[in-house]
Amino acid sequence: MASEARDMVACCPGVPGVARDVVASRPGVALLPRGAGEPRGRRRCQDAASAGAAACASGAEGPAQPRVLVPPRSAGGPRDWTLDPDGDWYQRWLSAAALPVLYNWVVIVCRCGGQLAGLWLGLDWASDGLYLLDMGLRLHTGFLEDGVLVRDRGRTRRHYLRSPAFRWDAASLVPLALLCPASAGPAARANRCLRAPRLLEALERWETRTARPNALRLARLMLLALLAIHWHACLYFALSARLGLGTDAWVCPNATRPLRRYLHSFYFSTLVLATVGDTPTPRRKEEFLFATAGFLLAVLGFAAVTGSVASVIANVSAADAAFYPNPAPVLRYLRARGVGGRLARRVTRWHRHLRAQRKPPAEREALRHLPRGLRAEVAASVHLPALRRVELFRGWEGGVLRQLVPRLRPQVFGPGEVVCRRGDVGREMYFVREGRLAVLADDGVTRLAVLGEGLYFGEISLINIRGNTAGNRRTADIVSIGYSDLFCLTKEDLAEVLAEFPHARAALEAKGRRLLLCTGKLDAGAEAAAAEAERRARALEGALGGLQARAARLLAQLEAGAHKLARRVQRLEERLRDGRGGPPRKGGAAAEP
Ligand SMILES: Nc1nc2c(ncn2[C@@H]2O[C@@H]3COP(=O)(O)O[C@H]3[C@H]2O)c(=O)[nH]1
Repeated sequence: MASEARDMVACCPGVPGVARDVVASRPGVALLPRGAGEPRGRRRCQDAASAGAAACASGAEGPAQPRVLVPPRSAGGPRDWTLDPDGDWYQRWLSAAALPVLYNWVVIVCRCGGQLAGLWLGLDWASDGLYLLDMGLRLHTGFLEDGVLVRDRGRTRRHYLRSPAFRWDAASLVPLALLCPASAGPAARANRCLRAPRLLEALERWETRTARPNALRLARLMLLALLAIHWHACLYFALSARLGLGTDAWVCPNATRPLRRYLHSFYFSTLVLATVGDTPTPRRKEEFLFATAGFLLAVLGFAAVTGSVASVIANVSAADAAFYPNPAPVLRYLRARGVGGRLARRVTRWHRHLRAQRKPPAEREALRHLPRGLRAEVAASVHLPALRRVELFRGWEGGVLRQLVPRLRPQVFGPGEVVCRRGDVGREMYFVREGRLAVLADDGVTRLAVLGEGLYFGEISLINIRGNTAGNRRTADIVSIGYSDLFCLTKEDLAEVLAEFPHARAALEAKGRRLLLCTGKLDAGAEAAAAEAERRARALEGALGGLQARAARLLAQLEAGAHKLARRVQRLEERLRDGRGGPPRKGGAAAEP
């Protein structure tokens, strides 16, 4: 495996980086780490020399040597270890890295009300440690280049160090309290909030990975709203402390317990930011300014929150609509046309059945964004078990059925709906996935048969059965007894499938002939005449083939004779010219055949 992979690298001399990463992604292939600041050319030469076969080392002539030789690392040496940014471990780490960011965003503003000590200092140190660890791991996080995951440690390190993210991360860890001893309170650690993009990245990734993105979106919205209220509460408390706790009705009361003070501030801020507005009237200038700013912010925030919640709700409905059609337009149309009552109820019931039984009719629509191969795989994994139960397909290979699945269209018929009407031109056939259907005799009442799961119908009018008096028209009415879940296959798709699988055609024909015979729709005379006509046509075809071959042979002989004659005439003309204008050519007559 390793030698195979190295051969691949040797074949890609023009793309060393890519080739190297391709090899790195193969199991069992170890790579020498490329020195971070080392020039590329020199490194390549070293690689080649260590392989002991490079032309640049030996100076030997011969076939062109590959420009990049990547020897396997000696057993027991250190291995490249990088995080895959799409992998589970990266996601786990990102979740852990988001916690100190959230901690800082919550706690920093609390320092407005005075310095925190004890346990808080320990938590500060822990959060700084996690910040550092996060930077260390980002040095070892792979990245995509031309669609290929780069795992080379030197390159991942350079990639991070040169990215703007590194500058922000480094800025967020600057010890402001040490550099500027005058900074106190929240200012001493304000730069820790610069890691916010990491928290947002974690939230976004959770959203793409969860099966309930809308619930997560709502949770994120709630988190941001709570954070905003918390900040407002802390600022309100800081202002109250500055103006004097409990000095008027607007400021925070001078409660003895800190929790009580915080709860009052939080309640006050919730009233302001939720635009409830039932707060005491401000008395002082600072109070007026703070309250006005709060109300203005609340108006903006409220609009943003309402908009986001509306979009989440719209998304939930849109996600449902992607699978299930909306009955409202049909019902409105029926009402506008003055048709309602029974028909409208049937339409409503049909839509309700689809949702209740989780049978999305717009399956193709939902899958249309996927590439063809993946779409076929998804459809196969959903429908293959049902398809295997169809008697016609029993014994067919999985691969063949997989090819068939994308051609099948699921359809659901309600009770009493006519699936095939006698006398109509047949355009598709059906396979019963679930439900029961009645085959009605010519009187439209008598049931000839009841079709259930795994059976098929509607094939007689599609395949040309000799002696079928109905031709390409339906031979019977087929009515759905309850709700029937069917697979539909068009005439063209059926023709393609039957061209590839003649034994399936034989099975369909045999069953169709039997049914036609039972129902008296097979004209024996016409069948014999058709067979005779077919035999004659085949004989004529054979004779025509023979005639064509003979004609081609004669044509070839004719062409050869004409060519010979033309050459002879040309020679005679040349001899005539030579006899007039100069001495006769030596041996000219003797050479004439
Ligand atoms: N089981 C059964 N099926 C029938 C009978 N008559 C017609 N059909 C099916 O009903 C279908 C009606 O449309 P087609 O004529 O295309 O094909 C027909 C057959 O598949 C019958 O007597 N028994």
